[in-house]
Amino acid sequence: MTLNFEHVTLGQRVRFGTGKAAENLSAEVERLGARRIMLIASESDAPMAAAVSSGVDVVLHYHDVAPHVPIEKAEKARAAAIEHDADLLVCVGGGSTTGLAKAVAMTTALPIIAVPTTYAGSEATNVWGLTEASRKATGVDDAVLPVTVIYDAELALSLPAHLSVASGLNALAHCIDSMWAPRADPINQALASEGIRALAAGLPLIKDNPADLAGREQALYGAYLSAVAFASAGSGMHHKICHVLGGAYNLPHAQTHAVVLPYVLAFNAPFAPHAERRIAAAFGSDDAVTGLSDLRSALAAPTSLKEHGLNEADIPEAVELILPAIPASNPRRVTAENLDELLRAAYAGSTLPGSTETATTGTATTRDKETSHA
Ligand SMILES: NC(=O)c1ccc[n+]([C@@H]2O[C@H](COP(=O)([O-])OP(=O)(O)OC[C@H]3O[C@@H](n4cnc5c(N)ncnc54)[C@H](O)[C@@H]3O)[C@@H](O)[C@H]2O)c1
Ligand SMILES: O=C(O)CCC(=O)CC(=O)O
Repeated sequence: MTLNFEHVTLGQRVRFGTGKAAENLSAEVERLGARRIMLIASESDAPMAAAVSSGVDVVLHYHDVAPHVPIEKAEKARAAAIEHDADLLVCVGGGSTTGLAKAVAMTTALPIIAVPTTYAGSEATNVWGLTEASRKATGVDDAVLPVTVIYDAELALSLPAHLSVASGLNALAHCIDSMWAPRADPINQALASEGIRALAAGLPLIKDNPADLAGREQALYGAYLSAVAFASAGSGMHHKICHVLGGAYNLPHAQTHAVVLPYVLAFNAPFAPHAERRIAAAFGSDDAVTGLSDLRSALAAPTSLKEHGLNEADIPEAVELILPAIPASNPRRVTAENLDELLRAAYAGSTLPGSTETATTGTATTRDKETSHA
């Protein structure tokens, strides 16, 4: 294989230290010379945010966070930032909270320090998402990339095991989709491979014992790598599917990723042998689908979209919305028919047509005639 690619590395400071979030936040605020902080955290994460920000000056404690960043919430938060003359945004929470900070940064150009408490990875990307009239729009803007990320594995100790698993599989999806996303290259694939290894090591430890700090550290490290890979490689087929489902039908983000991932992997893997080998090697497995399947079994991962609120009657509309968004880089040609089959299988948690076994428990084969590209 010849090496011929263009790669952009985003500039961002990372401070990783277990039990050190408050100390690291104070140091960063001082380094940036900020005096008027807008602290964004959901109502339920507010006590954690208060502890993390105990050493800095906060002019506004802002709690009106909602999944998928509804535009009305974004506009309200933007107005509040201006009204309080904020000079720095600090967000403490999951991807929804980081997403709201990004929405504010988009129009105000305020810097963000992100303190993530899940494994969604939004803190390490220049990707924003906003939902308006039941449609989720995403885009890229360097203004929304947090200047600093403060990682502290202790902050995720309160994240219940089932949410940790779903969120960790959201991160794993960043890694796997990066293998065939529009700007996939050897650098982001290497980051994605190490992300898969770290997540596959950390998540079972968390599942067995949510207080396991070594597992939490591995998962957080993997989540960061996954997000850097995703920001660099762009959104592949998997992310396009999940964004439509999340925005149009208000499905929970991490759980949707967790359910859809094995179906997309089983769909693409036979057409992407190079990516398939890398994913398998990262799992330490004979093949990629089995590697993911074994991990999902160990994690008791969510298996169907119907259990997370999708109506079967919405599938034809979802196919129409997703199909135009599938990137040309996808290794397998996506048609209305095979996408409909994939969504119906993910809806029911059943075997993906074209696979010899269920996507969650076996190796994919296909009888289609497309050739492989990745
Ligand atoms: N822009 C990007 O690059 C990017 C990447 C990934 C995800 N996202 C976005 O992030 C959102 C999803 O993020 P998410 O999966 O983190 O969900 P979330 O932020 O909605 O959090 C899920 C729930 O977990 C709670 N929670 C968070 N941390 C906790 C903790 N440590 N202990 C206990 N409870 C905790 C939250 O309060 C919330 O109720 C979606 O809108 C998604 O589109 C964006
Ligand atoms: O910020 C967004 O809403 C878009 C990016 C995103 O959600 C990544 C993901 O699907 O995990």
